[in-house]
Amino acid sequence: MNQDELSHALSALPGWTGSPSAIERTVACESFMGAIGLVNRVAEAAEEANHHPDMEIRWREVTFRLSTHSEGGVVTEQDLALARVINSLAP
Ligand SMILES: C[C@H](O)[C@H](O)[C@H]1CNC2=NC(N)=NC(=O)C2=N1
Repeated sequence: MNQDELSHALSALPGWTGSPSAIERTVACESFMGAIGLVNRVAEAAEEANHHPDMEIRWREVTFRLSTHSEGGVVTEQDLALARVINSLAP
């Protein structure tokens, strides 16, 4: 996916930024346990999709980073699809 295609996709993904190599979003949750709950919901969805984000937890904030490793670390439709799911699960 080139930059133009990515920019178009990101315009429909509130909160997400990135480049053709990876996209990311940081979600601020109400509490640390709220962040853990979000991570668990995303983990379930990732298992379901067999596509897994990097997840970094910093107190109440969780940063999700998506890239398709099997394609050499580029953003694919699988990443965009999971980003949409994460947006549906985020508070
Ligand atoms: C064998 C297994 O299906 C693959 O390794 C899946 C697992 N989850 C994955 N997640 C991500 N982000 N990229 C992949 O290429 C990927 N591949």
